[in-house]
Amino acid sequence: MNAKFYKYQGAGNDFILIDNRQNAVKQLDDETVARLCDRRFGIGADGLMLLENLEGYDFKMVYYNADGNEGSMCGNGGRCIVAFAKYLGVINDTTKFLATDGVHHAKISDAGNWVSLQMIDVDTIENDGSAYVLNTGSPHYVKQATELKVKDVYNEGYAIRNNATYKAEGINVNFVEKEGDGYFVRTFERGVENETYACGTGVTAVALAMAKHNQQYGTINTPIKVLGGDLNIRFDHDGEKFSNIFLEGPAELVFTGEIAI
Ligand SMILES: N[C@H](CCC[C@H](N)C(=O)O)C(=O)O
Repeated sequence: MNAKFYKYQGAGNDFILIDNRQNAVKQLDDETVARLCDRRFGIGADGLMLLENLEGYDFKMVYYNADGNEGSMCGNGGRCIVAFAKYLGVINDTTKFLATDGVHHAKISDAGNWVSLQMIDVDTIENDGSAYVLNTGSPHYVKQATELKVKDVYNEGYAIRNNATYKAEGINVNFVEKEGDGYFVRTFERGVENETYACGTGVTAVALAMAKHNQQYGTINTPIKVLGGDLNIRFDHDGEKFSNIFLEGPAELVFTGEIAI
């Protein structure tokens, strides 16, 4: 069949979106998703999402990583699908939708290109040596770094993602360095198996881990620079639990087209 697709990007994390409210796409196998996401043989993207109808919610987000595996939560993907839902007229400026990690609320600007997405609460941050490990909808490893601009993120990220601890399930590897009043972050993403330009659940994990590291409590606002732009994370930290976590940033429609799937 032929399907109309919409290509979105949020801070350079890019996605193929398909309106599946009529259930025209029944089952997507790994190979099809991987072919569509391939940057030479397909459209090119870090992931693919279906927007589907679901009773009690504005829509359901179904997310696949670029390698075709149905992934865990994707923060930038979540922001992009909210922009897509507004574009389709499914929502106005606020929404409640379901993703694999649970219910998400979001707000979108009138122009439809700035999205504030509530992320799941987090109450556990573990240590792996000097690194932090936590789940913000997807599993993340957060490690402080120096000279991050010139770091070999691919090889160092690959080695951590494929070590004995993480190889089976995989993990997203984030390197963070202090910059201005926030941080600079680079991420090696599981499922893309490469560095991406931004990772929403990743910068969220970094913001929480750094608040724990620096023993910051109360309402915290953390600006984070990534290769593809700027994101912002707001949350409350009471010393044990992180709640009211919002990931904020741009989400834009890049182009549309039709492709055989
Ligand atoms: N790019 C994503 C993360 C996708 C999750 C995926 N890489 C995995 O954990 O399998 C984000 O913005 O949060």
